[in-house]
Amino acid sequence: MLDTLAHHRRKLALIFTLLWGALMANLWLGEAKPWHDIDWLDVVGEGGSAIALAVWMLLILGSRPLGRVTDLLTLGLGFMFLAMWQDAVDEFLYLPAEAFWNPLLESVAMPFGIGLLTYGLFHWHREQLAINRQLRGREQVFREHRWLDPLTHIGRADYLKQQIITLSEQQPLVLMMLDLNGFAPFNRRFGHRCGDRLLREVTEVLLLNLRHTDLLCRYAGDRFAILLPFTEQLEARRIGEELRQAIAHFAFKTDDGHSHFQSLRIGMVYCHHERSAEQLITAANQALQLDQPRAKVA
Ligand SMILES: Nc1nc2c(ncn2[C@@H]2O[C@H](COP(=O)(O)OP(=O)(O)OP(=O)(O)O)[C@@H](O)[C@H]2O)c(=O)[nH]1
Repeated sequence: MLDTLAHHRRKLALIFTLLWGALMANLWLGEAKPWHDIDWLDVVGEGGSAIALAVWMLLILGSRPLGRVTDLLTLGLGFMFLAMWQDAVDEFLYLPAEAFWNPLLESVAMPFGIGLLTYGLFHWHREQLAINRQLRGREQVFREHRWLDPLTHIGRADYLKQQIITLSEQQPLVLMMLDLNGFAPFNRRFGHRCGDRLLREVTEVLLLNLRHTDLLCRYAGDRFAILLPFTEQLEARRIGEELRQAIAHFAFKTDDGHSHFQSLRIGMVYCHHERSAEQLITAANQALQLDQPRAKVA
């Protein structure tokens, strides 16, 4: 989180400079209120809201990439925070008429911040729609983060097992296993980090070539599994062949800038009710071993 916050230091610097400036000016010109004149309910309400706004701002900065939406959300929350903070501070001080920033921060910064935040949320909504479209193949996984493979951000093997049962009504249901050829030597030659990048990029290529209803999971290492609901044998073979071609034509760029081409082995099984998820996965893995070089349907 600290790394991510470092990327936003300019926005944070602006907000904290304004905050610091207002605080110093308050202390310089203001006169401390006697203890009994302080409205503690206001202090708790306004101070608590200011702290909550600052925490929201840091959470957004710590979790979002650089860009216009992040800028709008942060600055919106930042100005709202400043207004709320000033509200809380002036509970402790009598401020003279010359303290022009007091009404300015209280009455202008809040609506200005709300305006920026609203505009930012509108663009966030549009950005989210675009991301949803892009990630349709992973949609179900995104509702179940604990099943997510941290490297490729698709479902893991345990999620696959669960989904075989969940989707079992969507007959005919096909389970397809895919394995990259020569991944161990690739790792040895180009390094594990480059291997990780290859796995991530292969995931993207596979997702781009699947239908919205298909579910891609990372079964293990360089092995992927796909659940294809409402899919007949011919259709499954066609999709398998398209995936094989897509991976064969994907020019992965190694760290030294050279193109490296991959190939896949594919195995498929029909998910019949009478077989358990484990049995189906075993059968798909066996079909995969038989793939020399075309996909087999068991
Ligand atoms: N970079 C990287 N490598 C991984 C990861 N998980 C497993 N591996 C490696 O993947 C390799 C899988 O080995 P194999 O199953 O023999 O793969 P292969 O060389 O393609 O052999 P075949 O599958 O028989 O074609 C091993 O070297 C593992 O160390 C990972 O998350 N990242």
